Amino acid sequence: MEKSDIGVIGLAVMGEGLALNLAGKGYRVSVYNRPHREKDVVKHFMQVHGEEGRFKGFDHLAAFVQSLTSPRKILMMVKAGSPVDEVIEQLLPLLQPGDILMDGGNSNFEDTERRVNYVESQGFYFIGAGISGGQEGALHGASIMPGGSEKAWPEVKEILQSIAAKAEDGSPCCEWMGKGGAGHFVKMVHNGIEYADMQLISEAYFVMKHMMGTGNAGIASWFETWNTGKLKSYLIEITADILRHKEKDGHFLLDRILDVAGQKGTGRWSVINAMELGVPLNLIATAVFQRDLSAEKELRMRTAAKYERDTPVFTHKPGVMIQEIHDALYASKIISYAQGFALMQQASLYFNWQLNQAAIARIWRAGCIIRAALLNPIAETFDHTPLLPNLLLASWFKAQIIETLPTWKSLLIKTTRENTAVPAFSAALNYFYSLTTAYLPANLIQAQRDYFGAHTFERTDAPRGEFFHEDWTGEGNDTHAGIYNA
Ligand SMILES: NC(=O)C1=CN([C@@H]2O[C@H](COP(=O)(O)OP(=O)(O)OC[C@H]3O[C@@H](n4cnc5c(N)ncnc54)[C@H](OP(=O)(O)O)[C@@H]3O)[C@@H](O)[C@H]2O)C=CC1
Ligand SMILES: O=C(CO)[C@H](O)[C@H](O)COP(=O)(O)O
Repeated sequence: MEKSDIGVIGLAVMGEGLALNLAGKGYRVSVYNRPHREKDVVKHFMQVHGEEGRFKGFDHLAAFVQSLTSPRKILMMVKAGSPVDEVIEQLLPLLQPGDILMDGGNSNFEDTERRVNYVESQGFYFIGAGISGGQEGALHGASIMPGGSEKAWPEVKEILQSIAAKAEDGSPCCEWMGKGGAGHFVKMVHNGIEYADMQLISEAYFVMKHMMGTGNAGIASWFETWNTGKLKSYLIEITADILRHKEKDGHFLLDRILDVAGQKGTGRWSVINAMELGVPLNLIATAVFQRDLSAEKELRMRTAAKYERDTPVFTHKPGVMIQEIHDALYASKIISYAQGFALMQQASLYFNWQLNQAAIARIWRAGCIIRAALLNPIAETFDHTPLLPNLLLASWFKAQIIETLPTWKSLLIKTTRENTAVPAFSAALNYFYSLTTAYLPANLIQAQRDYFGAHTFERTDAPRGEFFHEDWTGEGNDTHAGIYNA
């Protein structure tokens, strides 16, 4: 029997799309899904798609593994978390030395680090490949961020790059990220930026709706216009579509969707890891917290009733206000990317991954959810200065921020005056002001820490690294707490 080039496990949205994409590129593909009493997923896949490529369907794992050419290449597209470990355990006894397991789900990079070590210790290879692009990307070309067992990369490079999206210059949106959990860390940060982008776009929509009284179709037109300029991106494009979408009875679906945002963890992990690594990620954190806050629907209803505010008067005309919203969105988007790339820079140093920031920006230019025109100047910036600690240090980004600052500020003045919550626009502006402030009020924090806990401080008139303690009340002594930062 002719063997398959690759096997795909898990035939939900992503696995199905990727299997079809692989077959469309001419690969022979074996597919497997765990058997069910209630539905035969594999049989259904073969009935619907069996003729679309050279597929073999299995609901028996050993037969699936035996159907693959050596070294076996198996792409797991199962629910992130314990299912990945379960599938690995089921596969290990069936493998031969040198076989390659790939996890294309949204796994936590720490799990991937552990799985790489474990699977390698058993004589096999493990690749944790973050994949972005949703259903459409899986089917027509995704952005793929592989990392883990580097020795296996040459074996799978051609296959993964063939199913990746192609950027405008024709290059595949799939490059090797680094060892261990590097690929899944990069995907996690991608999703963190995705959360921020989505929150920022939602705030733009909210301001137009509540301060200008613009209807869905009108807002859609603005987004459509913006999608031809600096803000060009997939998320802006689909937002225009979403805003126009009507149900059969002629009502806009968006107006009937409950304002409670879900989340599957990657945004939260970005913030947790930023905190662990000491990287300020306040805009992305705000986007995560806003999803949490949205989920407190009952509480919001109760407090809204308690703190009633004036109804908006819709006095703002599009001219000035639209430019302000556009600029706030654009400048905040720059901050979002600045924070995401700063996090990856720090993680790369800490985990010794040697992440290539320019390559990351390039593979995010197509296929993924955060694909945007802005990724071109980001790639160019990191090509020029690979270890730049923050995008805001680059002249091109400085010019963008300086140009938009007056209108960005002006929007925040208006939203504050008119009781409209735009926490992400505001977090971005405060990050910008803080990062560009040479002297922050942290001197007072240090004084307070030393006052109540003898935690010591550095002085402006002494070299860095020398620590002092003051007897603030005249009743203390020279004893001080340990000098360390967690
Ligand atoms: N949906 C999206 O837009 C994106 C998803 N991802 C990630 O890709 C992965 C797959 O996502 P998606 O296609 O949405 O599907 P889901 O995350 O809903 O995962 C469903 C698949 O996992 C299988 N599965 C669940 N538990 C187990 C288990 N214990 N053992 C074996 N198989 C199991 C299911 O099998 P069964 O049918 O038997 O239940 C099904 O095939 C996830 O990690 C997801 O986070 C990444 C990018 C985008
Ligand atoms: O990875 C993705 C795209 O890149 C997924 O769509 C992601 O799972 C969406 O995240 P969440 O459900 O947390 O909003």
